[in-house]
Amino acid sequence: MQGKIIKGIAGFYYIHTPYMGVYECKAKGIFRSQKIKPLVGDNVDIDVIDESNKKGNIVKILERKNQLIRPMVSNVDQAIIIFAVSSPKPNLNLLDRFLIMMLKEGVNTIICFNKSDLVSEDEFDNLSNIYRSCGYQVIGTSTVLDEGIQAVQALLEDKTTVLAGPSGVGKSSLINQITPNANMETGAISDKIQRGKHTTRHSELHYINETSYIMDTPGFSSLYLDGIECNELKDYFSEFTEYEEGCRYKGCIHINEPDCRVKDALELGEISEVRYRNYVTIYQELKDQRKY
Ligand SMILES: Nc1nc2c(ncn2[C@@H]2O[C@H](COP(=O)(O)OP(=O)(O)OP(=O)(O)O)[C@@H](O)[C@H]2O)c(=O)[nH]1
Ligand SMILES: [Zn+2]
Repeated sequence: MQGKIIKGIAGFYYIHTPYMGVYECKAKGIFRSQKIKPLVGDNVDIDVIDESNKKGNIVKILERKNQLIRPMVSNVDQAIIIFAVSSPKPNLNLLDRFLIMMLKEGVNTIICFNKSDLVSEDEFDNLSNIYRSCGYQVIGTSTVLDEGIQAVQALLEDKTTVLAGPSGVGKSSLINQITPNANMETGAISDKIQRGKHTTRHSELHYINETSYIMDTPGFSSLYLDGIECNELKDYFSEFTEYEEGCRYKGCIHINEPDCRVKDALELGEISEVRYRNYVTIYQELKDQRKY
């Protein structure tokens, strides 16, 4: 039988199998035969040993499509990053860092701006257009007005999705609305309780129907980027691409070079100022990191 690892605790793995429920499995011999440790998100073949008690063995880990480190999970189809349009004011530097990190991992990110009820339509569009114009899908939601919830639900269908965002943006409220029937009793709520203590956090996937899974992640307030060379950072800002061919210098960093088409585009308002500023800040940071 085939299923997906949704949780692993103390040598036991919990495998969700569409329409057959969850099996508690051991992974004896897997490391020896495949030289890898099972990971939440892995699709696996299991042998059912005891159907009435829902126990089995993992016999094979199927090939991984990808593997994230934060959070620890494999086979992620997409990430949804949630920010509030206001209260708290969106930290676009943090948003850009998240987008860069996911681009590096090859995971498509959709931006969800929640609390849309707190700003005018114009304000919402101004914010969204910064990201829409660089090719990102942006959805607006309001858990208060019950808006955009179905759009998010539609995105989750048949996928494994990581949900992330800073604290206070309404991520828990949103999860409760998009997944009223999910197996979330150990999810967002107990995460909240655990956050105060120094408990080990186990990443866990929640199945919201037979073929759709979400992973909630703890609210974060900073994101340290590593493994990216400062000179490569520009490649993570896709809106630069169409201009950089025209820059005088090949490999132009678009900061201090003369005859830089990216800076021209910035002057003309064709490239977002906020994004560009975040680019420069993060560039400096990556450059300084290199010195140590
Ligand atoms: N105006 C408005 N307030 C919202 C909305 N969604 C959530 N809130 C409020 O925002 C606050 C934070 O909501 P939570 O759902 O706890 O946010 P969270 O992102 O899970 O926060 P953490 O638990 O700190 O990670 C609460 O007071 C909610 O009532 C919304 O769409 N509009
Ligand atoms: Zn340039």
